[in-house]
Amino acid sequence: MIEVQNLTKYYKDFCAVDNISMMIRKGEILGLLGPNGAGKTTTLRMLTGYFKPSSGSIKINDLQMPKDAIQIKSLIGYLPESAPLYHNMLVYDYLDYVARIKGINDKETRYDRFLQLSDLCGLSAIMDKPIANLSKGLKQRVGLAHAMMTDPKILILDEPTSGLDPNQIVEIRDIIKTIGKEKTIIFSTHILSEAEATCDRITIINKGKVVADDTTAHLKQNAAQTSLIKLSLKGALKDDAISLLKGIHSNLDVKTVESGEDDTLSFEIGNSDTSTDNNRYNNSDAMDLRSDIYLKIKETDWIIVELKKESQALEKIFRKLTREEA
Ligand SMILES: Nc1ncnc2c1ncn2[C@@H]1O[C@H](COP(=O)(O)OP(=O)(O)OP(=O)(O)O)[C@@H](O)[C@H]1O
Repeated sequence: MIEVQNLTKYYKDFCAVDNISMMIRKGEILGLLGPNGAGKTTTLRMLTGYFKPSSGSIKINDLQMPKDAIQIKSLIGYLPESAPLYHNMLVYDYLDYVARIKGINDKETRYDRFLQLSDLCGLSAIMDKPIANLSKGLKQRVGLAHAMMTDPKILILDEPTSGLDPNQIVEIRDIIKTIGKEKTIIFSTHILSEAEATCDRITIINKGKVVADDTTAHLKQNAAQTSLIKLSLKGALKDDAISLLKGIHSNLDVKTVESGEDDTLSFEIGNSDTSTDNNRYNNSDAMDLRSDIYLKIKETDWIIVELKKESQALEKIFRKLTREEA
């Protein structure tokens, strides 16, 4: 179990990670999802002990950073965003070198480990190839084998699929899923579908803060339940319509999406609740206000052309939680 509490990191006076708390259970695959610059790498580097937090605590099982940093580091395999490989070496020689510096001195033990890793990461056909000649996807697999060399209990992967083509992404994803059957994995990504396809749990961060944290299944379920009401009207003035709609409920967020030439106004009506708790999207179901809207509009001489409720996809929720002004 990994427990992170109120983790904060300042670079001089810039707060890159702001009071993050999260819990990762044994055997879970956690996706740390966020746009560029959200603070993912900084968070992962604090978890690996590479960066010292400005404040907050990291506990892994009964061990505490920084007191037990050496023991914690021995539990973790880390794949940084750009895997630091020696490009002039053959894959086998490189892995042999990594194994030696990790203290696997016995030749037979090293050989057995290479066989396991080669199998797991799909390296058998490239063991005798120079790393420089490998595609980015294959280099990433060698990086994964490096991170897995000592069979760590926890694997931390920083954007492992970044820059890969769709086939390579699927291959790395499959390897991560296989490894995830036995290990706890935390990996960062800025691609929602990536986290959705691989992770048991997703923590979304934006500007250094956690903006959502839940199981992937719950996030999807909540997104499906979160709805917008689409309304199109004829014969109304825009400002009058907005003020009437906002009068229905104090939390309503009314956006004009179209103002057609044929006198039709279209609106998207959601919930403007901007509370900053981790699951604020949970509150944003635009309730089913269709009858209230209908009854209010009935008091006017406007014509309802369309009034329907639409579920939002997880993608929309992610964009909402991580857009610039969020
Ligand atoms: N060494 C540093 N000194 C100063 N600022 C930094 C440093 N490293 C990162 N930052 C800033 O901290 C913020 C978070 O960066 P970080 O690399 O952790 O984000 P990220 O989510 O991993 O982004 P990316 O996906 O682009 O790698 C960014 O605004 C970045 O510019």
